[in-house]
Amino acid sequence: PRIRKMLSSGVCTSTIQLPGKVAVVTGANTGIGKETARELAQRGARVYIACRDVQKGELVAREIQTMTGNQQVLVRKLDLADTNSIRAFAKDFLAEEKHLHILINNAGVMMCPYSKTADGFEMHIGVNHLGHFLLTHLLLEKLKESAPSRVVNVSSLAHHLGRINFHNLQGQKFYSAGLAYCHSKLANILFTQELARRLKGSGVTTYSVHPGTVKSELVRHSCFMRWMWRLFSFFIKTPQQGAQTSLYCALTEGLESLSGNHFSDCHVTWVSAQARNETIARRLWDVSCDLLGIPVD
Ligand SMILES: NC(=O)C1=CN([C@@H]2O[C@H](COP(=O)(O)OP(=O)(O)OC[C@H]3O[C@@H](n4cnc5c(N)ncnc54)[C@H](OP(=O)(O)O)[C@@H]3O)[C@@H](O)[C@H]2O)C=CC1
Ligand SMILES: CC1=C(/C=C/C(C)=C/C=C/C(C)=C/C=O)C(C)(C)CCC1
Repeated sequence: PRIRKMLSSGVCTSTIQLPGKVAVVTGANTGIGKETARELAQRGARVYIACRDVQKGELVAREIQTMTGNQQVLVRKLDLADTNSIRAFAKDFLAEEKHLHILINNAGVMMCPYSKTADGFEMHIGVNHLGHFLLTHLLLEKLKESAPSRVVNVSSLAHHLGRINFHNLQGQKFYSAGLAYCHSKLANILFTQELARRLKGSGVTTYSVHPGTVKSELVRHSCFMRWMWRLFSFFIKTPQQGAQTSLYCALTEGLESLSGNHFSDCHVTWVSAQARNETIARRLWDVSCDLLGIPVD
């Protein structure tokens, strides 16, 4: 029990309520995202469940509405493996909503076999990094207009094994499913830091998060990981526990001065040397803009 407690510590104790606030959570039809969306709805926010399978999303929205009594839980199609879908989501959202106060870039894939997104990006870097990079870019003006507002990027402890190799960003020369995931999670942290630098003074702040080791569908592509998760299930966080650090970063008052930092168990935590490299962060930003056809500023 003591080991279990240690591995599942970190609770968002903020009591803030969110009437009139608008939040978008990607990949909120299951796992950590679903629990994050549920808590935001519980506090009265209008919550957009942005997911690739609208049917799954609708079932979850009904469940959250019933549990929280908040009817303002909306489902919108967002496939992060397709930039047309990301642009369509953003276009409709911007037309529909006056504000965006909380963006949780939560969706993710782990250890999938080598495959490409609709735009030809390797799946991990394409969905986990480039998809969220484009989404954030498209929603940034709305976030600025709604300030104070926040962007939370769900990364991982796995970033420690990641490396940004600009000559093999798409796994074209060498591919390992496990490492591809780690690289994409490192990209999440570098993106957060560069975004924080660029948003200084705008009222929009951003944080990256390691949610802990959490029982979810993330391990679906790996027999070994599924087996590990089952074997050690007693030590693994529930999705509700896994959502705590995302919620902490989205809700805690007075966190603005820590914009750009990485959090685990609701505390600032250390990141790898490459994750602190400003030159790599800036270059990754420029390369990402280039790949996505966003003008580099
Ligand atoms: N679980 C863990 O131990 C850890 C998780 N994390 C991170 O937490 C985040 C949430 O993961 P978790 O809840 O555990 O995993 P789940 O697999 O349970 O949830 C992932 C979510 O991402 C969605 N998703 C995947 N691909 C796309 C896509 N192309 N477009 C839109 N949505 C997509 C999934 O949708 P669908 O249901 O349709 O597949 C699902 O809703 C991830 O970023 C992950 O890297 C980090 C460290 C540890
Ligand atoms: C060693 C060990 C564990 C650690 C697993 C870790 C460290 C998993 C990390 C997963 C990540 C980072 C996934 C996604 O990003 C368990 C299973 C808790 C059980 C006890 C033995």
